[in-house]
Amino acid sequence: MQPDPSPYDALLLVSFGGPEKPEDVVPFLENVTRGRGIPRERLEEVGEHYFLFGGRSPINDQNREFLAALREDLAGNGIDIPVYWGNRNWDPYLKDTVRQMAADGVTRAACFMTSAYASYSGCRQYRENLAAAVEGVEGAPRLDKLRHYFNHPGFVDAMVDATLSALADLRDSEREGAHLVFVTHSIPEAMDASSGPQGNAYVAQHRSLADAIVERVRLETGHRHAADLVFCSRSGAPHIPWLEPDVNDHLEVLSRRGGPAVVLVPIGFVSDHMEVVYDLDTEAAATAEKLGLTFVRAATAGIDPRYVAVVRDLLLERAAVERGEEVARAAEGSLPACWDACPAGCCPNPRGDKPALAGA
Ligand SMILES: CC1=C(CCC(=O)O)c2cc3nc(cc4[nH]c(cc5[nH]c(cc1n2)c(C)c5CCC(=O)O)c(CCC(=O)O)c4C)C(CCC(=O)O)=C3C
Ligand SMILES: [Fe+2]
Repeated sequence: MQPDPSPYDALLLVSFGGPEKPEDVVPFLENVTRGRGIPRERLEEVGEHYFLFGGRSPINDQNREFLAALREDLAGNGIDIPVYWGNRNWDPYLKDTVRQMAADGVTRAACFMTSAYASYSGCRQYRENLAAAVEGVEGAPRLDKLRHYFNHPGFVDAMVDATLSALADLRDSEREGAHLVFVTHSIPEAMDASSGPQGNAYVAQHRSLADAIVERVRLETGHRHAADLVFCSRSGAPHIPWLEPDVNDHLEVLSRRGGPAVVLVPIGFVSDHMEVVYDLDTEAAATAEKLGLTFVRAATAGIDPRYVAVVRDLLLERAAVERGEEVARAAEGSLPACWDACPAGCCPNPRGDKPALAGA
């Protein structure tokens, strides 16, 4: 039997977007930070990270590769629906994509976000972007958001194997004592406190994945590695508390405690974003070098076929739900599979309510 994506007649990949040439960098940063009170010095500093890489973020090319892999996965599994792509902050903008979908006659699309966790920045802000994208577009399709997938077995499998490969790159003498340092994007403490239906979902979801990876690595290697959850890419005004410890500070602490080898596992990033190539591979790697710590960075999920297949699984799962069928929802670790539609107060906008799609 062919898998049935109905009532969906399209899939929409929703992402952050990034600059592709030096002239794009400043307008891109203006798009990202409009009305957000990011200090000028921070913006100049982040602009420099982009210029260091030729003014080109890796994120759009990664999304192009992901799209190609996704189309192949769907076609190879007998699912014949178009896949679109739209971004929050750069071309192709969501609004243009939604116009194209309307012109193509799409009526209802499932949206997959390249953000695996709950938080205002990673969830509701994208839902607001969807609302703004359909606003005033005649014949715009109905858009549903697929659930968070930090604990989907396909994503977990990809991150477990990335961790095992990184451990395998260490010298035998360093491997058993290696620390697994799980890292994600810092957000304001208040944003974590209000994330998810009960609050603190951002950190809880990362901890659940980190614990699941530690356990799966133990089953594979017979060794339970020490592990921590740390943060990178802090922004905002200095007096506002953001999640800590910062990855660089944490490396200092590990070095003072005896300097184990470190495997940095970037669970907060689904591909090698600028935060990964600059904040981790450049800055944190330099910190480790200065401290004399052996440092290996595990791969991101990228286009791991098991991660790509998560999209298909979530599409078919949600399609069945919308048709009123019973479904089994795959999830691994201490937290259950996430909700489909976010409840009203979930991940609120710190600057006040705005229209958002795909809520309950
Ligand atoms: C939770 C989270 C994710 C993960 C979820 C998701 O993937 O969406 C994420 C992803 C990303 N963040 C990115 C880039 C930036 N984020 C910034 C600023 C901020 N991020 C925040 C949070 C997050 N960000 C927050 C609370 C701010 C403060 C301003 C605000 O409240 O909005 C700034 C401004 C400069 C600065 O302040 O650092 C930039 C340039 C890129 C593109 C990278 C590339 O080009 O490869 C990606 C994928
Ligand atoms: Fe960000």
